[in-house]
Amino acid sequence: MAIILSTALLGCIYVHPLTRILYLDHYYYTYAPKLKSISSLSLKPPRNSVRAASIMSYDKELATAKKACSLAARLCQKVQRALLQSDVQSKSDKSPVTVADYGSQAVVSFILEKELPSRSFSLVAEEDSGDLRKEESQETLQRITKLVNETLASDGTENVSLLSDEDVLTAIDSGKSEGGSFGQHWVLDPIDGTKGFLRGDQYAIALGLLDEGKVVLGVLACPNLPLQTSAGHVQHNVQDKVGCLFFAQVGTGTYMQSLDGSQPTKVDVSSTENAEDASFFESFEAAHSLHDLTSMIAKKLSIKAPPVRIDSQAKYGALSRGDGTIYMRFPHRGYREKIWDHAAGCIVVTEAGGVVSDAAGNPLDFSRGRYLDLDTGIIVTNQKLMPTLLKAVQESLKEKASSL
Ligand SMILES: Nc1ncnc2c1ncn2[C@@H]1O[C@H](COP(=O)(O)OS(=O)(=O)O)[C@@H](OP(=O)(O)O)[C@H]1O
Ligand SMILES: [Mg+2]
Repeated sequence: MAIILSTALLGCIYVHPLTRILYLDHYYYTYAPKLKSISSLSLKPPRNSVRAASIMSYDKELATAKKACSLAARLCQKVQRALLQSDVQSKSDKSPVTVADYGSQAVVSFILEKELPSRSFSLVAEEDSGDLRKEESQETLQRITKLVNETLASDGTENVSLLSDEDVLTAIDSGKSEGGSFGQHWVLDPIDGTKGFLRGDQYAIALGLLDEGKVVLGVLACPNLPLQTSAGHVQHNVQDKVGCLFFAQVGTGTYMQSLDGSQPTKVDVSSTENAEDASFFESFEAAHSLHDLTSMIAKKLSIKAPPVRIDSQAKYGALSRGDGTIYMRFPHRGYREKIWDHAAGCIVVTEAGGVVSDAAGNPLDFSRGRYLDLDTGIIVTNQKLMPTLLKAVQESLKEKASSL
């Protein structure tokens, strides 16, 4: 018995996180019944592998994800600064976002693969190198490679030889995975909120990790989001400073620090229980979410505050620290949500005590591949307010359908 117990516990402590989930399930269901008589141990079996995942540690993966997103944010900031300083004519040019998008994906992909060696590295990401491999893109590719090398060198801890154009293309193409319900998959949006990026507004670098179809960690780098929160989570004087890094690991809460590396602070969603006292976030772009429908729902809930419209998953970050209470997103008919637009944001909010669901009240399912395939829209709020919000959403959707 002693051998069984010590072998099982050692297995829990030392093996790879994914193996640990399987091992824990195997351990609890195989050995725990035999240990019942040892009352002092009081080991309770997890109900399912999600519970098992909640006692896993993804510390190394999280530290690497934070580093990758911070460096990618540095690359994006550099490009955005140059864009904003350029003349009006070049501001209508979309190439800066192209360069930053590919550059960000190459940096994150390269760091994850280099620092977390695994036989089955899998990355589901927004970009692929198809267009960049064309003859007319050679100059753009060289700009991207230069930026990627400068960014990796700026970290100081990186002891890497310069990447070639081909290395950069290969790193970008690592993001072609289809994801799914088995094994681990990184999920990346290298620049979420491309329109916000071009306007000089909000955007995010969003990175999540799926393990057996569940999001187990998430990092959101929001280079233009003010550090000062309306809920007062940051005590020291941050006044006009911008640049937030949110991060969450399953079962351990959500934290925020400045992108330049301040001490992390634990954050929590708003505790507002009365809908009329709530404020709500929605997409900046009317083409991305039905503003007339959210206005109808807000009216039904007697929400007095006007909508707060910001781009990208920065909305999830802002909600996780209580800047607002509700986030609603209703894309136009036919739009298919991608997993990289929600994976990191979803865990950042849920670990801060919030709930994310589709318009039918179902949790988002990240296990089906690159798309979410959900019902109608996405709603987010705290646990107390969710039933009221869901009721108002469903009534409004019915009224809207019957008026067509
Ligand atoms: N037609 C349509 N409908 C709904 N959503 C769409 C649509 N087109 C794009 N997208 C996705 O929206 C992502 C931008 O996030 P948001 O919609 O939250 O922000 S905002 O509209 O920029 O304010 C945006 O992310 P990025 O492409 O990474 O910028 C898209 O994935
Ligand atoms: Mg996106």
